Amino acid sequence: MASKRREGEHPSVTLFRQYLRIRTVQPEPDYGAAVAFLEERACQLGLGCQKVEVAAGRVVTVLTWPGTNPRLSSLLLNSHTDVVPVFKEHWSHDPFEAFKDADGYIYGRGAQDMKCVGIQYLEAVRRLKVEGHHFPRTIHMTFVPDEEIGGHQGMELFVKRPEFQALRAGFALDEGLANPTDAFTVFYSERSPWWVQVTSTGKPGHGSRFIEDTAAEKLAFEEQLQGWCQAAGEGVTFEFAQKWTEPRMTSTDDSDPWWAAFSGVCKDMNLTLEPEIFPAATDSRYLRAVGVPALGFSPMNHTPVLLHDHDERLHEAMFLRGIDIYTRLLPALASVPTLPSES
Ligand code: MET
Ligand SMILES: [Zn+2]
Ligand SMILES: [Zn+2]
Repeated sequence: MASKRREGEHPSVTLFRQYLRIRTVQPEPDYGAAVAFLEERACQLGLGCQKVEVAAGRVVTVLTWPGTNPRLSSLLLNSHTDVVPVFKEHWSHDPFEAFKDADGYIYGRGAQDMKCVGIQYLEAVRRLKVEGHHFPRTIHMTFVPDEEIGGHQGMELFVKRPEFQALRAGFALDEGLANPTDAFTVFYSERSPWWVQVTSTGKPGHGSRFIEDTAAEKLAFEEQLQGWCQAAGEGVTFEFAQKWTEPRMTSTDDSDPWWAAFSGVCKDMNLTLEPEIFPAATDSRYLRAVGVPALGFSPMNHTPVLLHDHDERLHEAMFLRGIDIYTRLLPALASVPTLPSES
């Protein structure tokens, strides 16, 4: 992956680094700057641009490339614009400078989670448009706020809006994780987050994480918490900061047309896929809960998992390879033939 380019930087990498410099960092993300950046991209690419303010200062930006057959459901490419906080003293470079070292590694908060993916979608669409392609299905790119704090003022509200219904999403791609091996991980479901805040008056309390996925186990766990709090005595309570109870699975069966399109491209490109359940939670859960099958996929192999970590970084060659992958995935997904439910 040595990439000391004499000929200068690839414009897609330059755009990625610009996006990394926008400080959409929790708890006070500069969403205004991100939305302005995306509006400019829509303008440059000749895409429709819709802004849906789902809560005060919380805008979902939707960039749209219309398909040739409006009767078909659309392909939704989702990414969140916010990033998690940093401990600057633990970084080798300023996390919002998008520093690129001599080997081609780009350092920045959001380099893996998930500003890379947002730009990869845009650049794949740009390439396909420039080449003069048209596909039957509409492609919508949604850029959502607040995923990192649970999506309550982001995707959770957006999926309930008429503007979301109007997108008529038939299938979605969202974030996944890097994979240090030769394989690419694809996520077809998630763990259900239950964040519990235990408050104990009189003694210091402590929160615990128990993340199991079966309804029976979750019920047993809630009873256990109640039991512990009661046993601890007067004035000990707990409340859920997150409590997800609607686990859904996206089909990874070869008979499913979306999976067949997705996995078929990976096969053609000789990419090994490892289907897994996401170890944390993403906005995919909201999409799946309203009936939109979603796969979590961030095209990074041979890359250590550095989301939320110090020195989060991505090699520019891997970033560019991701654009190649989406440039193959989008035509296949946006050309999935009419489904029985659509005829
Ligand atoms: C339950 S909200 C999840 C926020 C974030 N994606 C995380 O997994 O930490
Ligand atoms: Zn993320
Ligand atoms: Zn994250």
